[in-house]
Amino acid sequence: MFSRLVRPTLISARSFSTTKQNNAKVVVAGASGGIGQPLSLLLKQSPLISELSLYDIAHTPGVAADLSHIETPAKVKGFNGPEHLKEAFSGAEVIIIPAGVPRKPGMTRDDLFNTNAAIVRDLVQAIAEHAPKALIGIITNPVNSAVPIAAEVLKKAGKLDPKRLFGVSTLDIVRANTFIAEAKGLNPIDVKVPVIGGHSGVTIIPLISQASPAVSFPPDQLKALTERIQEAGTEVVKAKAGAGSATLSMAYAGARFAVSLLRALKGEQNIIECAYVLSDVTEAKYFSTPLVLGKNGIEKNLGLGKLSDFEQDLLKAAIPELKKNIQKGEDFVNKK
Ligand SMILES: NC(=O)C1=CN([C@@H]2O[C@H](COP(=O)(O)OP(=O)(O)OC[C@H]3O[C@@H](n4cnc5c(N)ncnc54)[C@H](O)[C@@H]3O)[C@@H](O)[C@H]2O)C=CC1
Ligand SMILES: O=C([O-])CC(=O)C(=O)O
Repeated sequence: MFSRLVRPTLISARSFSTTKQNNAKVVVAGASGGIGQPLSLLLKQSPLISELSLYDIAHTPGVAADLSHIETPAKVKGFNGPEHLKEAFSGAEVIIIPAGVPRKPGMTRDDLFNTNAAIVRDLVQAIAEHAPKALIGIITNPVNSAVPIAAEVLKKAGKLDPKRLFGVSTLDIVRANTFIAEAKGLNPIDVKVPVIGGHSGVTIIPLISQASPAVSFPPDQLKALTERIQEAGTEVVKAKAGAGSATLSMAYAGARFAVSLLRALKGEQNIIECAYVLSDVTEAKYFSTPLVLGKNGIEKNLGLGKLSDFEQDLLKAAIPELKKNIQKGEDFVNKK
């Protein structure tokens, strides 16, 4: 089952026992941004976190001071600038990275590569040095290339553990659940739609044939829903009209993913999330599928499951684009 954020973080923060559960250090890298701030707010509510380390190159003292007044156990510390990376990252169990520039209307996620590739490279280099055992969740776009960049940096440092590196594609699942629930008049909390592949356009592959509860649509509606899920990021970029991309829904999705990692770390069973990881499930070296999470990150890759003919065609369209994005990320680190 896909885990939901609501119970562990939003409701129970003050009623949970604080003696055993709250012992994880979690870092948000890019904590002052449009995603970073609400993500940190949601994480501050989790009883699974004892220390919330907020790293950014700007405004972290203010964000940390503000969040530190919230009446939950997580101790908030703010770190501003690369000279504080060691202290910010050391001892972290989970590091979530939403650092980097967002899209404006007319841009693709790949257009962010030139700015964001170096940001991801440098942050992951610091993780390799100061927190090599951390579970890493990369939100920064283009995710399809950013995760290969991270893997190559970790590999060069001799610290790559493929079970601990994740591209956060949770927002695609959150959207699919919402849109399918709307279309069928269901409570979105009860809907679970796996979304596989990557995180941009045609590489986003919703598996509506595997939705729970089972749903079916006439072909034209299925196509329209699939395309809406694939283009949902652009829908938000257009609506924000130059003021950035999804931040609040991404913060929700990022917190859901981070809390799932933490629950699995604490030994909870059957925690399943889709994420973009090193994978041998398809021809693409990185691919998102449902993963069973455990104490060491990925415990088991659940693979593709049975795809409909329509979904097989989506997969065929995704692979060449994914391969190109992956190569671009690897080349950035290796061909200087
Ligand atoms: N994976 C996904 O589903 C999604 C990914 N994104 C991506 O998340 C990223 C962040 O988006 P927003 O929060 O809206 O952007 P933003 O511009 O509001 O915030 C980015 C933050 O990163 C910080 N930053 C820049 N360089 C840094 C560095 N070297 N170290 C630490 N922090 C650094 C900035 O100071 C800023 O506070 C973008 O690349 C965006 O495309 C956005 C939505 C969904
Ligand atoms: O569309 C964007 O640029 C941000 C993003 O990844 C999303 O909202 O899915």
